[in-house]
Amino acid sequence: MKQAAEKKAARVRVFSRKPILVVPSIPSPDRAPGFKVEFTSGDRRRQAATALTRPSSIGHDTALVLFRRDLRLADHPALDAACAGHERILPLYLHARDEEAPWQPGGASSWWLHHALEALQQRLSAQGATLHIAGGDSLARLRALIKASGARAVYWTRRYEPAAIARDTALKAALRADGIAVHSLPGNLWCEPWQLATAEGLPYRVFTPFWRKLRAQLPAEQPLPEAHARQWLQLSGSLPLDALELLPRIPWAGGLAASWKPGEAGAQELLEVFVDDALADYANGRDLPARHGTSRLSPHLHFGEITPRQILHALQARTQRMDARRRPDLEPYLRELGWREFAHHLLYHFPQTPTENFNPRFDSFRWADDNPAILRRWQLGCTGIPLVDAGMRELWHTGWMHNRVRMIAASFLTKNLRLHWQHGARWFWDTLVDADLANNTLGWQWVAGCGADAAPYFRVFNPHTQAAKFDPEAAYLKRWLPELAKLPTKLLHEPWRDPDALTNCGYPAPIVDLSATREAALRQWQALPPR
Ligand SMILES: Cc1cc2nc3c(=O)[nH]c(=O)nc-3n(C[C@H](O)[C@H](O)[C@H](O)COP(=O)(O)OP(=O)(O)OC[C@H]3O[C@@H](n4cnc5c(N)ncnc54)[C@H](O)[C@@H]3O)c2cc1C
Repeated sequence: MKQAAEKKAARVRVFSRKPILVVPSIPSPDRAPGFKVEFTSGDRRRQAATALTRPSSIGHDTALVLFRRDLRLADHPALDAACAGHERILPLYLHARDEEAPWQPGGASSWWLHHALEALQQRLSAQGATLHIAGGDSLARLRALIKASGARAVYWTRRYEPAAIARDTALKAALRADGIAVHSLPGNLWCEPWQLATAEGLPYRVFTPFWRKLRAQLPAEQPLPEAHARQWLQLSGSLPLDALELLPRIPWAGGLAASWKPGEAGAQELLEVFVDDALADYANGRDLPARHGTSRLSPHLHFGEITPRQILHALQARTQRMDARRRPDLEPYLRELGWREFAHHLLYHFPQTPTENFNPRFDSFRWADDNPAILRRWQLGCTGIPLVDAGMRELWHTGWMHNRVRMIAASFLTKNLRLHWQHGARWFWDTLVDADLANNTLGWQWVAGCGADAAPYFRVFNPHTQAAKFDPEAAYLKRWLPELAKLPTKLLHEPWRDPDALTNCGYPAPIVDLSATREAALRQWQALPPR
């Protein structure tokens, strides 16, 4: 009888989502004071074993997993390796804004980060775990947490931004000197930036040969399933998420909240919608800003809520089940993900490029003098050029802008207004939910003509021709410029042709003459020293 009762009690504990083992006082040799340690079983299948863990062994097989731009539980090699190699895992987020300088997350990214951490916390609590949140100097916090938990190992997913590499290198050296095993793993790219090189062993500077090489070796392994720890460790002293003050004090983020669902589940939902609706016509649809013709996965990819390997396998699995004659061509979409890989390859090998021209020939280019009033009109979507303004207002409202419109708005700033591309890159950095140092740098330098494999400088987008071609019904313009919505469609592409109508609807006249500024920009470009 007694045995049966004990078995039943064990089963109840095993399947409970509540902490099954609470250890207020740990006999770990060097436990820091001020922390309380708790355990919850993560993987139901393995819980029977964990229930037998003796407190005296706590700490010796514990690992910390640091979440950064990998805010997911599935296809997470670092978390997976930690769970496979250790009995207990402390899932951890360290907030250290200063360590990201000079590219601390902007307003829109911070909004996203708050909700992504919230979503991650929800995913962890479904396994009975709690994300430990701490702030301040990363090394000091890690050392304190290592001491409190008795952990002997730290895991993280690699990052590729110069400030993150410098910080991680220092962390690794200091922790290893303390006798801690540090494991940094890949997980957010198809291919590590140093794994591809030209025949001469140099980094690529041109996309097409880079893509050809990468395309031939896309990951064949299946994405990893959701990771489960044998035990999740919980320490007291975690900050509440709100203490990170990621949300805006002035409530400007309503449009973002209406447009996005940060987190792993939101990413999977978008992927499904894309595969069902837009993938088949992606080659054409991706250029039409009025349509949802692209995946809109960029913020989810940036925060690591989905991996390019998960996307690749989801697309392949879905299309392989289809009749071969109806199977959509995956190439155009994979190629865009290839641009993301190329951007990371470039940022890793040329870390100065977020602030310096990739092509030094442009160092003597004569940009216009800084003009805050003109810049402000561009930022707020009041230039009098409808497609540019529609894009800038979409960005302001939703934290995202369609790729074609990004190119046109960037071309207008750098060529027609001839303002330095850094002004644009900084504004995008603050306002995009997908602000990403690699992709943003590549995008701005590409449009400005000074980047690797960039658009030739003389390619100046004409916003009116582009609007007539890619938004022929002016549906996109009407959506974001409601004051123009009543104008006939043809006039909407070039509203200054009817000055009276313009005045009546309260939309500004163009701040510059497009063809005169284009000519002026080309003259400056021709004055550059030869290559
Ligand atoms: C001036 C400028 C600035 C940009 N800044 C950013 C940025 O900060 N963050 C960002 O993620 N993208 C940036 N891009 C690239 C591109 O505009 C976005 O990645 C794309 O619009 C995101 O929408 P999507 O997810 O629907 O793309 P999809 O068409 O569905 O493409 C799938 C994924 O491929 C990647 N991708 C697509 N196009 C590009 C590209 N040109 N360069 C690099 N990766 C690409 C993105 O990760 C994207 O999510 C910028 C482009 C320009 C011209």
